[in-house]
Amino acid sequence: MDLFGDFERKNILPEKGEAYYYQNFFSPAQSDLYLKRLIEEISWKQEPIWMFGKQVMQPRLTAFYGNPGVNYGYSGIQMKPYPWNEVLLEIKNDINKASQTQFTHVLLNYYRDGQDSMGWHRDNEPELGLNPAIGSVSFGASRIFQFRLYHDKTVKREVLLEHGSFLLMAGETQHYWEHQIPKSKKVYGPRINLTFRRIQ
Ligand SMILES: O=C(O)CCC(=O)C(=O)O
Ligand SMILES: [Fe+2]
Repeated sequence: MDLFGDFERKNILPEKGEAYYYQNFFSPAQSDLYLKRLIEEISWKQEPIWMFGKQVMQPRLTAFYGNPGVNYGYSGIQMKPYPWNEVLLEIKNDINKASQTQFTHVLLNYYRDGQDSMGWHRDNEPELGLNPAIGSVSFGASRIFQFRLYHDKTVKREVLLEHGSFLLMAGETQHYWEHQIPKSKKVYGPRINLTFRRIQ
């Protein structure tokens, strides 16, 4: 896979998985436009999920888009995808090329400020198959993305996900590593993240 050309390809994870970070995958000007369009052109909602037998609101807005026909579920909710729109198809095109994967769906997260977050989890739903590639694009405020080993939670790695960046997770990552976006008192601006997935 050499489509990244001059990007330096270094695995953030020391073992049991792969995570490659590409800063400035999209130019700053292009990223500013995408941020604005995504805020306006996506059907954002705050959805409840089930946690420890209780229904709680997710601490962020979400949306789910992709090919018709399959639904996707996590944390006790089922989601039916909205059909691809123009802005998402543009981004998907670039991400497919770069990761040499035909992604079928995208899950979007809108962190309104530093108080919005996503807790520790693995993207290991059976519909994703074994060792899925997950392509994660970020626009807006930079946020820290943390990894920890599932079987030894003291082993951690982190990366700052910046405006216009692309993080590709692959190999056994979703089996052995959890990830999260912690809350931050130092972040005021909004951030949008898109995780492209292949659902069979
Ligand atoms: O916002 C992020 O960078 C992480 C999103 C994520 O982990 C997910 O949607 O599964
Ligand atoms: Fe995730």
